Amino acid sequence: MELHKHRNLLFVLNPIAGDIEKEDLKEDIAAICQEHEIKYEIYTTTGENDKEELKKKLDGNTFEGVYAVGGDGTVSMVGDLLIGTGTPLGIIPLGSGNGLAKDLDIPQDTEEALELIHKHVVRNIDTITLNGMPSIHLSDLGFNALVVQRFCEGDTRGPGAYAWIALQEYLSYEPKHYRIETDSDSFEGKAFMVTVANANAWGSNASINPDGILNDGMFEICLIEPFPKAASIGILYKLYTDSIDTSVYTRILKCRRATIYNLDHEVMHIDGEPVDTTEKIEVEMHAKSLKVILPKGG
Ligand SMILES: Nc1ncnc2c1ncn2[C@@H]1O[C@H](COP(=O)(O)OP(=O)(O)OP(=O)(O)O)[C@@H](O)[C@H]1O
Repeated sequence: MELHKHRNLLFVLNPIAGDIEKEDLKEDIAAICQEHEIKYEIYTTTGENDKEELKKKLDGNTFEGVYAVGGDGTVSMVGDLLIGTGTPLGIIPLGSGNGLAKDLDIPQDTEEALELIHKHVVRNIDTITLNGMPSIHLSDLGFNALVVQRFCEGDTRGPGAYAWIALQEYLSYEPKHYRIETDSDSFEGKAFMVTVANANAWGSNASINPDGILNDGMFEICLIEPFPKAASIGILYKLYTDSIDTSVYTRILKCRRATIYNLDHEVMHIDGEPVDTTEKIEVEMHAKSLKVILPKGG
């Protein structure tokens, strides 16, 4: 744990996240930084080439912290750029899900989250890679990945749209065939979905990996095996009560390294962003590779 004051910060602000006006927020950031004598810059995302532009900005500066001010997409983009750099990631959550922020116990209230700027601790968390692509939170193959893909293709945002797509897809979804080899276990068979989990819960608060710890040097592959339609309410209940690991339809493989053979070429997403389907996915742990800014006492 590190306790020190940051003197030079970058805020990466997504103007469309959470569908709220951001001018007041910019003023709040300015006021807090002035009060605490912190130099700062705000980069407003455009939705085009932001990652490349930010990479250039980070290469040419010495920011002591970078805050993602937006939803999960913004957090994931900024977080990926900071892995292995020693520069900590801060989050001011403004999206509809805010999955990683919730798993890190970052306040969901904007005013409280803004206090992190001058009152925080810095801790290291693990990250993982899937075929070299970074993941800080949760990545899936199978049912949820299909829902994420449909959601990203559509033009309606928010949790209601997501739930509606999930219901439609659920009615016709067929489990897919996977082979998984980890450093200590293996699995072969059909699964409704396969989650590669560094953290615990999606932004919807459904917890797929209740016992996952973000800095234990391990990740979990959480499988939901095929289940009869009559069991679906029970599975949903367990997902929303932090007890999915007690379901007879789940299996959790805890590991440091794994190879997933995606034999039916099922779709996949990494931290909410759909990625190209591949048949072989190498998953690797990168222990304590990302610094994060957290509330004191968190
Ligand atoms: N100025 C902009 N105009 C249009 N789209 C943008 C702009 N800036 C960023 N984006 C897009 O916003 C998306 C990321 O949004 P983000 O996840 O941060 O917020 P959200 O969708 O409201 O939150 P959540 O994912 O929690 O629902 C990316 O697809 C990115 O390309």
